Amino acid sequence: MKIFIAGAGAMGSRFGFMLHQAGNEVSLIDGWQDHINAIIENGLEVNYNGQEFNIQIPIYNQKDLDINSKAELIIVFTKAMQLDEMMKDLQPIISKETKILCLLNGLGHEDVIDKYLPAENIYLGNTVWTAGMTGPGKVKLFGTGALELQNIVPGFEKEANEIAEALSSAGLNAKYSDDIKFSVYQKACVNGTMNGLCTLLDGNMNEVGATSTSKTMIWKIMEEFRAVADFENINLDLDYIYDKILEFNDINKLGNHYPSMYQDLIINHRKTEIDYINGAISRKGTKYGIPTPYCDFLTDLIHAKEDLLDAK
Ligand SMILES: NC(=O)C1=CN([C@@H]2O[C@H](COP(=O)(O)OP(=O)(O)OC[C@H]3O[C@@H](n4cnc5c(N)ncnc54)[C@H](OP(=O)(O)O)[C@@H]3O)[C@@H](O)[C@H]2O)C=CC1
Ligand SMILES: CC(C)(CO)C(=O)C(=O)O
Repeated sequence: MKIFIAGAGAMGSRFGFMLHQAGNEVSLIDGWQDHINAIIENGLEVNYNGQEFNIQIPIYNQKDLDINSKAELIIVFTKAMQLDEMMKDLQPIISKETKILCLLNGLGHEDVIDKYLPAENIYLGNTVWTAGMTGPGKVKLFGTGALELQNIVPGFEKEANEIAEALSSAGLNAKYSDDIKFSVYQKACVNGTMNGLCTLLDGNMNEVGATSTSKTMIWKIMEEFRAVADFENINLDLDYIYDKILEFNDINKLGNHYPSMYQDLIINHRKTEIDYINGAISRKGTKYGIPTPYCDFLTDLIHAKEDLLDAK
């Protein structure tokens, strides 16, 4: 399959690497020039579960998409605040047949993509794979993962299943979901607890999960997600989500992982996706008349930390 990965940071590089190794025709698209130069000059350097790989893979600057072909599938993996700009830049490679799979963390991305191509071409997903960058052109991938995806317009189940099969044959464990909006909310709820807390408390998932007050904080945040989701007829099962968080925090699972928000802000001094996670719950809460004090405070604290670190 001819696949473009739009947003070839940590996660985009993981998917690009695994799909390339499985024999797909994969190209990367990004806007970070040092990263693009490093991949053109040295290839994509991948530490995959401790083993070193170096692959030659085409990479294009999103501002210079002078490519004489259209994409069959574009997997978008930008940060949430970069999605709109990326969608604008992708226009030269989008045709009527192009399918877009969005795997970003956070809520409401389909509304952004919908401005640029018909809803029947859009597939929404979410993933528990992880990845980290160790420098321009260098990515570290460890652990296992999975993803779920679904067409957002009924009638495109066959196409959604085909995308899931292509991803699974690259070892990405993709499954068709009957209710992706529920899954996206559920994942946002996991991110809404661990990402902000690990970033502010400067710990990995296992360390923060082991603090004496983590359980109380996690439950307060989850309850706000549940109240807002209820209003949209999405019924989150907090016991299930809490069990998932405990499982992720296990040292043998994702316990050593520093969430993507930590990587952005603390390591790279980059702005975070807080406005699309806890911030989205605060905005929806205000709209629906539901108090969300924990999400409000967490969002404000992260923005304050962004200011202190002069995040860009
Ligand atoms: N990392 C993880 O483990 C997980 C991430 N996710 C989600 O996947 C999506 C993509 O995340 P992720 O792959 O982590 O994002 P990254 O930050 O690694 O990459 C996203 C984009 O940010 C820019 N960028 C990244 N690092 C730098 C840098 N040091 N200097 C300049 N620009 C940089 C690049 O685009 P540009 O130059 O155009 O700005 C890049 O395409 C997000 O929604 C995230 O929440 C989901 C599950 C796990
Ligand atoms: C690993 C996990 C689930 C932590 O919330 C994640 O999605 C992230 O790092 O953003």
